[in-house]
Amino acid sequence: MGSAAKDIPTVKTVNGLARTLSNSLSVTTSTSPTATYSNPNTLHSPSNFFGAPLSRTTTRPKILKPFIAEDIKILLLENVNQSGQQLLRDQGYHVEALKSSLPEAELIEKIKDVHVIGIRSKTKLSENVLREAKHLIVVGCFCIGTNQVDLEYAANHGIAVFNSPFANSRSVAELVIAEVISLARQLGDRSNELHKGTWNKVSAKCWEIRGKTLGIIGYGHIGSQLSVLAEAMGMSVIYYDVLNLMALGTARQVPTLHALLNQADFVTCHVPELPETKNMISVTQFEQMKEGSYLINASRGTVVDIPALINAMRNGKIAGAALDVYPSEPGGNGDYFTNSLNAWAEDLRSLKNIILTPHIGGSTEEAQRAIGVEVGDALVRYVNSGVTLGAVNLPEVNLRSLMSDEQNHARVIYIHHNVPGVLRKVNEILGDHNVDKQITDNKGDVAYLMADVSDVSPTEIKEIFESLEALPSRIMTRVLY
Ligand SMILES: NC(=O)c1ccc[n+]([C@@H]2O[C@H](COP(=O)([O-])OP(=O)(O)OC[C@H]3O[C@@H](n4cnc5c(N)ncnc54)[C@H](O)[C@@H]3O)[C@@H](O)[C@H]2O)c1
Ligand SMILES: O=C(O)CC[C@@H](O)C(=O)O
Repeated sequence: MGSAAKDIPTVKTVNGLARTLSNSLSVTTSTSPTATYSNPNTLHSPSNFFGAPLSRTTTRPKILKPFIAEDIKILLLENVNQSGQQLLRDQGYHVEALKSSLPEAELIEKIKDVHVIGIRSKTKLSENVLREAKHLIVVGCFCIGTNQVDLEYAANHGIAVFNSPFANSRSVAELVIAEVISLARQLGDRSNELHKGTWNKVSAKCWEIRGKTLGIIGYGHIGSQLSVLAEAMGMSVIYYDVLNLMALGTARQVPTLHALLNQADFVTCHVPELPETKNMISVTQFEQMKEGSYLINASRGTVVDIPALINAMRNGKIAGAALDVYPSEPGGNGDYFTNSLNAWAEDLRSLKNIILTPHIGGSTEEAQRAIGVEVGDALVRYVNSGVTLGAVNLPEVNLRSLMSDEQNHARVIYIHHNVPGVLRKVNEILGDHNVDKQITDNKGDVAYLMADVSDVSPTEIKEIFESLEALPSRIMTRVLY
């Protein structure tokens, strides 16, 4: 909280955000802390945030902020890129950014206070953690994967979750191409030997990749991008996916995983972490792979049964492997990757022709910068105007912006259980007002309603908020004005 906040009272807004109001601006309508309202035109007009008053005739999108920006507390973990940090700081939010993830107990302590949390792949936002996040309205996953968040619990508690669905796909695809060549030429081993002073010029079992078959499991953003790159390098591409997907170039979809495994020289996994993909490559699948073939996994650590991989490499069935992801990963840089984390870590490290990387598939300047901007923007849009476009666990809902000349308008957001009769009740509450526009959509059991109401006074805003809050279907109510 900024220093100015020290001398002025803190009250609760209609959105449950702790907020400071200067005595001169607040208009107290009752002694209840939840009943302190002020003229939104005076307090929240853009001129209050940016100094220069806007002309009444300007019709720019109105900035909806029923809170003082610095009262929005944001915790960013795992070294979120500066692009994202800056975007959020530029809004005036209070941003704390840490370089690594936090152990669960520390995370629980920190998450209690924040309205927004930004994470990458390491931070587990389980029900246990989210239960303590009493003020949290939104999670930003500054990555592709969202398996680290209990999406259902979040949705059922009105917490939106955003990610960046493809900003690092190219980076992963390029890493995999590098690994295909490195494994085919045993580059890791030759490099390690020479680092230790040993000259070992070998051509046995070293291959060109031209003419070899790449088998891609999961032909989504990364798999399909990789397909194009691999063909450009002279490889034949086959892929297996649960969906029937259009082949790029001359790639060919095969009907079963088995068909892919027994034709591919290189097998690479690009599926999400799901119950169905857990240990998708295990003892049986290694048996189905070609003699002397290679395995790459840059998806999620649970997809490959690592003890089975160790056996398959020891008995020579698999000639090499590259792993970027593991069932348990260290919390931050400098931490150790040992048996205390994964019981087989030392066995894995002792294998020949295995490339082990610390989950860097998406770790390029380009990808991280783009992710920072994309997820940062989504968070600002959600906090300031309730737009859920791109949310992975709530219906995607958008309304065109309120304009700056619509000063007495408010945006009502009502996240609720998707049960019969809710809209009738909501419209009874909104019915006495002029609802300019309204939209509602649901995703499973959770529905998201947005309505823009015109000519409402601060007292009426309060009444609308309290009436919606009292409905049994309520998950979360926000009123932006
Ligand atoms: N190593 C890294 O740094 C890194 C970076 C980005 C993404 N990832 C991981 O890679 C995964 C894939 O990323 P993406 O962007 O290509 O995802 P995507 O959603 O675009 O594609 C995944 C594909 O897998 C398919 N699929 C799902 N279940 C399947 C199954 N059981 N069998 C076969 N196919 C199945 C889907 O139909 C889809 O086409 C992500 O979920 C993420 O976990 C890792
Ligand atoms: O940057 C990360 O931690 C995760 C990268 C990748 O696994 C993703 O899901 O995008």
